[in-house]
Amino acid sequence: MKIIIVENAAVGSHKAYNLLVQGLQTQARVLGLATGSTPILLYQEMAQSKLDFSHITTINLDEYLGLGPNNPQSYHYFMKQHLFQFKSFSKNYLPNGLAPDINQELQRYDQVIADHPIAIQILGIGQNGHIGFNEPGTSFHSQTHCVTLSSSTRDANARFFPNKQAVPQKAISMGLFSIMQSQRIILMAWGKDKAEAVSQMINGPVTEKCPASILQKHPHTTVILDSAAAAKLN
Ligand SMILES: O=P(O)(O)OC[C@H]1O[C@](O)(CO)[C@@H](O)[C@@H]1O
Repeated sequence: MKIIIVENAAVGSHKAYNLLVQGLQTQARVLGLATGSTPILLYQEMAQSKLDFSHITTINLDEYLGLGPNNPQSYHYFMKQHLFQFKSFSKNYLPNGLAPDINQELQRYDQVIADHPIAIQILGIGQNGHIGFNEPGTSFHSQTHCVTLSSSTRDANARFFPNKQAVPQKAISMGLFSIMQSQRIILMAWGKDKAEAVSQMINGPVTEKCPASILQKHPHTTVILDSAAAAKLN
């Protein structure tokens, strides 16, 4: 893992943007995208750039079960709001939170990932060490799966909903095995609430108790932290 520590999220997001541009210049054609507050400044920079993404395919990590693209709390809506309304891509893939047959949807998404190997995967990290919606205890061998969200994740994400009760109980997430197949990973983390998870991810044992710890085994991962998120590193 390469670790980059910067003073704040704006500087860190700019570093991530530069890595992305470098990747695109070296023929990256498929981007894996994350949602949540962490990548917002990166997406802003992408949206305001002169970059042409019309030949780029994107594949998102996750979606709440039961929420469709027009629901303002869905991750599909989030992507439209922060990036897709500003930039056209060849194709944007997201899990369908309204799929009538969930098993079929999980298979469809695995096929999407198999057909479009991810060149650069953008990640945030949850306070409990989750990546995507892969909660502690998720198998390192997992592919796309249906997840029951932990109470702490629903607490953390309640800020985007009227209250915690409104946060869906379940989500569809790309699995840890699939994330690990990405050629290159850029994980960003901002703020003191991420410091413990970041420390476990980097210095802790590789264990399914901290899903992000599997990234210690990935050959091309860059972790970009602000000083608060890096505060518990030795
Ligand atoms: O960026 P945030 O909002 O802190 O969320 C952290 C992580 O949680 C998720 O939003 C899922 O809860 C991930 O997609 C994200 O990486």
